Amino acid sequence: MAFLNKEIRDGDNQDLTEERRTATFDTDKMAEVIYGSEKLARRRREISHAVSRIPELADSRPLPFLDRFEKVTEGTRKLSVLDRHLAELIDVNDNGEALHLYHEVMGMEGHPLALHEVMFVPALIGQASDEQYEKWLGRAKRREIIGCYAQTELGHGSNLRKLETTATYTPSTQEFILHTPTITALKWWPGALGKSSNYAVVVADLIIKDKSYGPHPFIVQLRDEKTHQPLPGITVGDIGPKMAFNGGDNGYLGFDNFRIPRENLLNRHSRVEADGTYVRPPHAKIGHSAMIRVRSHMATGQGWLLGHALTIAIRYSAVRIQGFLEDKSHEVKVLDYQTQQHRLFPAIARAYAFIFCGFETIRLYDQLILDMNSNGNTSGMADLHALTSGLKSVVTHFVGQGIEQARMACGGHGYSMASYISEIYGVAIGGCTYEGENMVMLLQLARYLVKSVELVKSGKANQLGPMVAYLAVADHKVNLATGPDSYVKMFQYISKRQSWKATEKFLKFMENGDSRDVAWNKTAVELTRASRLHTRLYIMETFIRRVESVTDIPVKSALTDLLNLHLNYELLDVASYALEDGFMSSNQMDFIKNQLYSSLEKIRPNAVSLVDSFQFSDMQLRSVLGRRDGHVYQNLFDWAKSSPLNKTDVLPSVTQYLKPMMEKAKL
Ligand SMILES: CC/C=C\C/C=C\C/C=C\C/C=C\CCC(=O)SCCNC(=O)CCNC(=O)[C@H](O)C(C)(C)COP(=O)(O)OP(=O)(O)OC[C@H]1O[C@@H](n2cnc3c(N)ncnc32)[C@H](O)[C@@H]1OP(=O)(O)O
Ligand SMILES: Cc1cc2nc3c(=O)[nH]c(=O)nc-3n(C[C@H](O)[C@H](O)[C@H](O)COP(=O)(O)OP(=O)(O)OC[C@H]3O[C@@H](n4cnc5c(N)ncnc54)[C@H](O)[C@@H]3O)c2cc1C
Repeated sequence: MAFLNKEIRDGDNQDLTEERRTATFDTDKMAEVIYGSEKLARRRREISHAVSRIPELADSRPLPFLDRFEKVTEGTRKLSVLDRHLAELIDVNDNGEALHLYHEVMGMEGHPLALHEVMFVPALIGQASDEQYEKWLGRAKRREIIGCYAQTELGHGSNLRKLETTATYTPSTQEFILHTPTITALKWWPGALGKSSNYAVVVADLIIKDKSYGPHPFIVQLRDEKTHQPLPGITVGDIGPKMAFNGGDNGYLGFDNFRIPRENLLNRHSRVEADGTYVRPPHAKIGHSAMIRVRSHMATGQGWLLGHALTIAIRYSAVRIQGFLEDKSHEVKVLDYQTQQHRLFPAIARAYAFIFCGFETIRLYDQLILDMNSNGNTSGMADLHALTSGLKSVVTHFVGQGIEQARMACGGHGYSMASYISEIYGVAIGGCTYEGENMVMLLQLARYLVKSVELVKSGKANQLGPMVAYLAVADHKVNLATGPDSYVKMFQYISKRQSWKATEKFLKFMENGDSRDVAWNKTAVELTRASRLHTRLYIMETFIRRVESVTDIPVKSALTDLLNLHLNYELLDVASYALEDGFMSSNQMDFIKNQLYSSLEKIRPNAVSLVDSFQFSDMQLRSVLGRRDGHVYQNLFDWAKSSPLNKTDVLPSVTQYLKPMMEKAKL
């Protein structure tokens, strides 16, 4: 008989095997849905297998035992090995294959090319003119040069309008002079800036004839291409260890009146003529497109990170035996406890939801770039900016929460670096900060929501985009028993009510004499609540759309269970908004809870297979606790024995300090 869970192998832990046998769907088929195509799901498996046959691509030692210097060296070593094998391992023109290969081999702790691929090349694609493509893009794609994205400064990150680095145009030499006027103007944080990159896209305040034109992107050479020494006028270095990403060299950068030619302003959309005439872009924020790109990709990337932590926690929970249920002669798997299921299963649903939703925003971003580059059409920018601002904030926040719950669900062993969950957590929550601090970005979405409510109030509801059309829809009582659409309607009611209440509150402050900014600040918490609700509604709707589109019946049925869990969990979480004005009854509340508990039971037999379907290899997971074979205790013991501290029985520190203390005490 063909097994539905393709992870079953001889010699694996029996408890885990037992779980895999209960799968009601084919995990390869589920992987096709998760990764969007049969081809990519299959290629991922093939690539992982091919990588496992090249010993030099393996981590030379478990990463938690390496210090920072060793991590940076290890990442760079693997990159160079990968470079030799790239063409034999993947179709280099296929982004999905490349992304998987890098996740597999390089892991998540950072490496010299991380920002080159994620932001430097995309910034060139989005911002450089055809002539600049000719000069830089090919070199960047071939990796003759390595670049990063240098925008944030020591004193300013969120408020781009106050960046202090200046790029002053000098018509006599047709050059920009880049300058760092104060210590707070130092670029600070850019990934791969400190030691690896020899070029950067630098965002600086464009100044022409003493007038500031705001932040603009410039391509800047930082280091000599032969010696890799910083060029005269450039100060550059590493900012030190961080919560995570310690294989990466986030850096600082200062300019001392450093000159670059006029052609180095990325000028697809705006430019400076030889005489200093400024030609405006078609949209004021078009220079931010590299940021919108990363934000568009974040929901999927973060969903995978949550998937990593859950794979570890669910597998472990199926192996960990502790305590009793009915039969007092046998301890049970901790996965059988309702509290454990409630801790983990809604997070599985969210991981799936975020991945599906992310695929939609990636498509929207690709379409936007196509429109902008082919005919200068920027009409989709405002919508995508609002959507991705909310999405990156909501998703990173919930992913952080979900990973932390996964850690706690593993008890003491979750706290060990052997689980690797703390590393995943550190990486994931970086996303709450980078690409726009979460509160700041929620407030960006709130601007859009407030403007939309104002449109409805002024009788222009017909101008609302499809994503906010619900803000104008009349309220009707909802019968939740009729299926997903009724949950959407209830959520729409809640989200709409909050957007309206926050807007009314904001307008009231202004009517009472507050300036717009002060009124905004006095309403900010309510506004961020509106943004979160709107975003969660969008995630819910994309999840429903995706499940509806699945054709494989067993896969669709398992996904429907996950979706039902998601709908009930989400609604329960925000029910107080609808209970307070009686729109939701306490009977409906009880209905939601009962549905939720029965979803947990339905999902239980598929739990291991739902996470196996992510098809993360052991190499990619880098977790001793979450390995596919489930031999948790033997694996943990072997790992602990390999700790450098265990190389000798008596440590020099004991001989030097501890023993003399003990000897002295004896006297
Ligand atoms: C493929 C990758 C996948 C995953 C990643 C995996 C691993 C990653 C590993 C490492 C990290 C990677 C990258 C991190 C890199 C960085 O962090 S780069 C630095 C990022 N910095 C920020 O995000 C700064 C945040 N701040 C801002 O974006 C802006 O300052 C702001 C949007 C908060 C405000 O901008 P302002 O210019 O001041 O505008 P405003 O006055 O508030 O608003 C004026 C109107 O403009 C609209 N608007 C603003 N931005 C945009 C935009 N991008 N697009 C469209 N419209 C925009 C705004 O909505 C206002 O419109 P109104 O109609 O309301 O007036
Ligand atoms: C792992 C990592 C990688 C990064 N990589 C890069 C990179 O490659 N390139 C790059 O240029 N940068 C990078 N950054 C920097 C990052 O983009 C910024 O740190 C981020 O945009 C937040 O800005 P900030 O540090 O100025 O935070 P701040 O804005 O100083 O945030 C501090 C607090 O102030 C609040 N706050 C700020 N403004 C407002 C407001 N208007 N209203 C309400 N509250 C507000 C915030 O909500 C937050 O609570 C990276 C950062 C990290 C952590």
